[in-house]
Amino acid sequence: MAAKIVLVGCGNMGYAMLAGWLSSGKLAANEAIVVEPTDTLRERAATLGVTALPDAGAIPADAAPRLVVFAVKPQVILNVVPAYARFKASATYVSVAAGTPISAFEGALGADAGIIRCMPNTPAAIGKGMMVVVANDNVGADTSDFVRDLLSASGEVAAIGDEGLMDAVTAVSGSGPAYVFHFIECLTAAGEKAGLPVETAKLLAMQTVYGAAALAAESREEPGTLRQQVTSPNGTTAAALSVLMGDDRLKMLMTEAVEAARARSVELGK
Ligand SMILES: NC(=O)C1=CN([C@@H]2O[C@H](COP(=O)(O)OP(=O)(O)OC[C@H]3O[C@@H](n4cnc5c(N)ncnc54)[C@H](OP(=O)(O)O)[C@@H]3O)[C@@H](O)[C@H]2O)C=CC1
Ligand SMILES: O=C(O)[C@@H]1CCC=N1
Repeated sequence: MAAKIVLVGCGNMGYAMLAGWLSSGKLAANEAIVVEPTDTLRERAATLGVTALPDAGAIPADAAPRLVVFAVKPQVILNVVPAYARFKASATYVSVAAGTPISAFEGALGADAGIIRCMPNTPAAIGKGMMVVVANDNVGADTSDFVRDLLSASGEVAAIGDEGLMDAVTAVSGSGPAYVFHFIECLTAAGEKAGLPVETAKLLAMQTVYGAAALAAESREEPGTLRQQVTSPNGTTAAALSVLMGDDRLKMLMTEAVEAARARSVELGK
C-alpha cells in the first residue's frame, strides 16, 4: 500500500492539519496513513477516511511515504522517531514539535535525512493557519515545493532561513491562537459584567475579533491607523484605550507572555 503521507500523532495539531489537507483536496484520504495510539483519536481520524493504525509496526512494508509528519509532544518525539527510520529512502521528515531542533532529528535519523521543521497553528483546521518552515540542506527544491503546496491548504506559509528564530515564531503564531481565544473569553466576561446576557456578550466578542482581524488583514491601513479610526476624540474607545495602553500596559503584558513562551520553547529543545 503506497502512501503519500504518514502522520504520526493525530491529537490537536495533527488532526487540525489533516482536516485542512483533506478538505482542501490537496490530499486524498487514501494517500494518508495516521499512526495514533489513543483509541478515540484514532477512530476520529478514521472517520475522515484515512488508514489509522495504532503503531509504526502496523504500517505496511511497501508504504514508501513521501513525507513522514511528526505531530507528537516534544517530550516524546525523539523516542518516537527511530521507528520511522525505515522510510528514509522515500521520505522527507517534517516535525511540528515546539523546540526540538533539526540537529536532534539528524542525530536520530542520520545526517543525510531530509528534515523540515514546521511551526503551524490550529486555525490550519479551517485553512486559516500560519505555517512557518525551515529545512536542512538535504531537502531538495521539488520536496520543498510539494510541502509548501500541501501546507498552503492549511493557510499562509512562510519560510525562514534562521532556525534560531523558530522559538520566537512558536511564541507568536504557534501559541498565538490561545492568546486570542483568551482575549475573547475576557471580552465576553467583561461584557457580562457590564450587564449583557452571556450568549450576547460571547457573540459580540467573537464577531468583533473576527471582523477586526479580517479588516486588518484586508485593509491597506496599518493596525494603528485602523485603531485611530475607531477612536473618537474624548469618546468611549479613548476611555478604554487609556486603560489598555496607559503605561504600555497591554504591550508589556504581551511582551512578557511571548518571552515566557519563547523561553519555554528553548527549554523544550534541550
Ligand atoms: N496544539 C497546538 O496548537 C500546536 C502544537 N504544536 C506541536 O504539535 C505537537 C503535538 O501537539 P498536540 O497536538 O497539541 O498534542 P496532543 O497530545 O493533542 O497530540 C499528540 C498525540 O500524539 C500521540 N502519540 C504519542 N506517542 C505516539 C507515538 N509513538 N506514535 C503516534 N502518536 C503518538 C499522543 O497520544 P497519547 O496522548 O496517548 O500519548 C497524542 O494523541 C507538539 O510537538 C506541539 O509542540 C505545534 C503548533 C501548535
Ligand atoms: O503549547 C505548546 O507547547 C504548543 C506549541 C505551540 C502551541 N502549542
